[in-house]
Amino acid sequence: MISAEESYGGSWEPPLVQTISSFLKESSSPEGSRNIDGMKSYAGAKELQDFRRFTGLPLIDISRLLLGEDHPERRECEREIAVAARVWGFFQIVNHGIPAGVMEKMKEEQKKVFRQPFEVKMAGGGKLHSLGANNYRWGNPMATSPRQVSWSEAFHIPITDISRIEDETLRSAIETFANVATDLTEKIAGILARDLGAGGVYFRENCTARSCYLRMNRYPPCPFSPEILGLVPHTDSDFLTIVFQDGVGGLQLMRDDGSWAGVFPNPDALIINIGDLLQAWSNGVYKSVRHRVVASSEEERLSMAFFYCPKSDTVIQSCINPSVYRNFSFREYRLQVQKDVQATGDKVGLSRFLVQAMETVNTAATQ
Ligand SMILES: O=C(O)CCC(=O)C(=O)O
Ligand SMILES: [Fe+2]
Repeated sequence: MISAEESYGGSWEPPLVQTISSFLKESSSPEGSRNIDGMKSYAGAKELQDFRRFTGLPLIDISRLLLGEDHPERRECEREIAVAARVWGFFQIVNHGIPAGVMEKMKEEQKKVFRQPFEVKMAGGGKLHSLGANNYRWGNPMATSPRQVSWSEAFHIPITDISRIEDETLRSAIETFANVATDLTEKIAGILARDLGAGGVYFRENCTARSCYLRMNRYPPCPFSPEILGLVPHTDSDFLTIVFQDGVGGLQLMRDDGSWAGVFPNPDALIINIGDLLQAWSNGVYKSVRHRVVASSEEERLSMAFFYCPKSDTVIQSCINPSVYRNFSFREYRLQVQKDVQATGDKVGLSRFLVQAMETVNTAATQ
């Protein structure tokens, strides 16, 4: 863990303080008071102040998956995974088989990427320059209120592009990690598919390391925490996500009753969560759960998310009939999300693809 003095305020820092301050200044005008209102109701939320209250999220030892196919302990492990995906949409795994050295190397490289000067990161320069400027995000460029600002910066890395990265050490660290992460997610997707009576062939055919994405996240210490979030609530637009977090904590998921609960920061564990595509493919059996990050006011936090995605033209069709979602391609889903984010500031997501919603629109159109 790095102290606030060491990690905050260097030439690498995006101007988050200035962004929030300008919102606060605006709030003295009638126009701005509308913005700050959202923040007040937010600050009062009990579960935000209590963000270190952790859930009893399942912690699953997956070394049991190495046992013979019919071994009762292996069966039990597969059952635990399927139950967690149904009930929580989130779980943690230990003894996952990704060598500690691979994770360490990634952490080191991630730190170097973020410690580049802010101007270099903005211009798409430096270590990831071959990926272009669009892959770097800080705050939320579309925010119209402080509530929508994510107190973080991130690099979004399509694995298909990593061969272009010139920095040999960084490229090879990402390559190694992407390969082991793809194998792991493929294995979990197969278990979840079999639990629904389907095979894992669909995933093996449509998802490869090259169709996946990696996101490196950095959350600087936040003087406005917990009112300003590290990452605003969202679901992931993929089949499965692997999150690797350091020991700081702050990731929270939304429970059925609308309350937020924290995921215990266990650096030996990997977090697995279900994404929108798997919710659609499983006809809603597995849940893509909203999550967010509360930034620490004292410590920098680093995390990495690996998104298990199919090729763009893959059709997402439920393996259970009748399906509550219409068929759609991954490309179509992403375009719709982009459109909705631009128009409304929110991704809307799977509810756009509900058959029932379509029928309502069609009925209205013919009336
Ligand atoms: O930083 C985390 O723990 C979560 C990151 C996340 O949800 C994302 O990148 O989509
Ligand atoms: Fe996420």
